[in-house]
Amino acid sequence: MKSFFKKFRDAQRPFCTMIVAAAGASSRMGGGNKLFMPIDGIPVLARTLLAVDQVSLVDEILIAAREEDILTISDLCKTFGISKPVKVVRGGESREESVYLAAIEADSRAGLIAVQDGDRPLVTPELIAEVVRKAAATAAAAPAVAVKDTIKVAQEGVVVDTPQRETLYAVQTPQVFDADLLRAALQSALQSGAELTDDCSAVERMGKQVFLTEGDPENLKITTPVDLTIAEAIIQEREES
Ligand SMILES: Nc1ccn([C@@H]2O[C@H](COP(=O)(O)OP(=O)(O)OP(=O)(O)O)[C@@H](O)[C@H]2O)c(=O)n1
Ligand SMILES: C[C@](O)(CO)[C@H](O)COP(=O)(O)O
Repeated sequence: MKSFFKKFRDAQRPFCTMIVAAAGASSRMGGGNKLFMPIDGIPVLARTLLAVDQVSLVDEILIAAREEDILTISDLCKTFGISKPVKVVRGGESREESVYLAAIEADSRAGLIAVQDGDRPLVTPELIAEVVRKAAATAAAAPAVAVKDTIKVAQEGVVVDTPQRETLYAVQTPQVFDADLLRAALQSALQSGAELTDDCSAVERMGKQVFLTEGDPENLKITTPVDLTIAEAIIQEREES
């Protein structure tokens, strides 16, 4: 197989497919699909898509959705004027499976596949572009922020370890990879039954290095109701500045 580095050196710029994972159950949010909940009048998923749409390094968008949301999401793309080619595909039972099912639908020209959580609506086009550039040079990259709290490992409510904080980062999305590497990594993870919480973990399992770029503390994931309140405050502050 051609090395990642050679493949990217040969191409002027790799074709980049952005997968937006949007097939979750919103169980921790409660009260319906969080991706359609408005923040300052604009649905969470629309905000994420509008940010992705502004990145010139991204060539197409594939949205992994629950079967029952496919039409609604297609309409949402039209309503908010998403200008890049978009396909909405059926997601899976797990995030890992949703991303894999979308990854195998990527355009055959895709040299890079980026994976963005649909529920990270405050991601900026600049942050996305930086991760895509880093992955084009390295084959695997993700944004991360150093953790501020001291993190404990615990079992049944009892602390068993305190990792050195200087080594700990909270990883965000988009996570961007060589397309063949990501598909092989996810296929292997799914076949082995490994339950992973991000795509980097699948690539790490393959013994590959993942390079971190500077994340953004504002690139938060909308998981529980309080996150909507925080996101609304950040957006209002962005609009005022
Ligand atoms: N089977 C799944 C599960 C999750 N996701 C997506 O992956 C992102 C991150 O997942 P998470 O924040 O956990 O969202 P949910 O799975 O919807 O939330 P919960 O775990 O509370 O049910 C979300 O945009 C979600 O829609 C997905 O595409 N397919
Ligand atoms: C991919 C991720 O956003 C990185 O922080 C996170 O792991 C997703 O976790 P979730 O449980 O699917 O929300």
